[in-house]
Amino acid sequence: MTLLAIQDVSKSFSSHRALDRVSLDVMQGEFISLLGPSGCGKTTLLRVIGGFMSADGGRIIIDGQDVSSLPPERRPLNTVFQNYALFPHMTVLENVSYGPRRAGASRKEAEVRAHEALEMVGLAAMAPRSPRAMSGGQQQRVALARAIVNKPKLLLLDEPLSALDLQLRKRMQIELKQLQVQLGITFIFVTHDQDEAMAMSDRIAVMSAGRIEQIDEPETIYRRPRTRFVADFIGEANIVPMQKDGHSLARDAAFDGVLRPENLRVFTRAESLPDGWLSLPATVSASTYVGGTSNIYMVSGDRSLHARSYGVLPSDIREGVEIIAGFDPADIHILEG
Ligand SMILES: Nc1ncnc2c1ncn2[C@@H]1O[C@H](COP(=O)(O)OP(=O)(O)OP(=O)(O)O)[C@@H](O)[C@H]1O
Repeated sequence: MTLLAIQDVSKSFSSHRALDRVSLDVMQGEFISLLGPSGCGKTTLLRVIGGFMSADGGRIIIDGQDVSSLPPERRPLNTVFQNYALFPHMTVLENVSYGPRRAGASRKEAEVRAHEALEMVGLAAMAPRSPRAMSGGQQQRVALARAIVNKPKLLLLDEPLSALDLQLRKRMQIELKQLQVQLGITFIFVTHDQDEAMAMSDRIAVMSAGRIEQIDEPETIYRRPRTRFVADFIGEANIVPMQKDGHSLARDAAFDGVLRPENLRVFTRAESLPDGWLSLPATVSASTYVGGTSNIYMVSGDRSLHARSYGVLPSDIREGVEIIAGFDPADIHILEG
């Protein structure tokens, strides 16, 4: 069932088009990430969904109701911002029970619900504390508890983990995903971090210049990127000139084929390739060993290639050596544009 329908939404700031006719249907219980480089319109789209900013055109429908002209507090959603925005003079419990109180719950009822929400984020024991005496990760959990306490149908999250250090961030990614599954709340999660989007999302909407370039499951985004932009933005891509059938190399770059570094293998000139594989002569320009994986960077004509493999590099693969870069055409994906 569709919970959120974004229909043809546009937004300009003077002559700059921040959102260009964006449409997107989000299912009940889905975890969708809006992913893209700085300035592509992620936050603007989130603000329009949340009602913090009005669109120039288009509609936002939540649960069948057109909410386009409703203020944020009348939309069945909540938002978690990057900077937590907790009330510093209130205790953790007061911060979390504030929402239910405002929605009309009695003090007792609000506190019971706040306790439940704190329990879910693993902070029940910290209820009497001041948020000022908490770490960044704990404060972010309080912000989450505050956002889920009223059981919104939809939660909007604007880079909620970006202020945390890498280790904590990775842990919170797992916790947040588990919480989302447990609560069954639909999440729209803004990030510019592709690993984060890949690790957490049911589907990723890759944005560029105010448009959604592709919306798909993480694996499809990685294995079958639709455009060159998506191929380059998610992971690393070798672009190989292919015939349209995807089975043979083209002389002139007829079609761009994407080949991920883990699917490109390096052979010495004396070695033979497996049956059906395609090959490009190349010269090694650099190689690195980074704890468990090795990278080989090569030049083939005017093209750079990158192969990644597990383990250490054979000693005869070093800068200046002429090799054969080989791949199975089944691993190639032809781009649309
Ligand atoms: N209030 C505003 N006034 C003028 N221009 C704005 C305003 N808000 C956003 N923009 C512009 O609209 C474009 C999209 O901005 P937006 O904040 O949505 O990008 P973003 O993808 O969230 O980027 P970031 O990852 O840096 O937050 C940018 O070019 C930005 O400069």
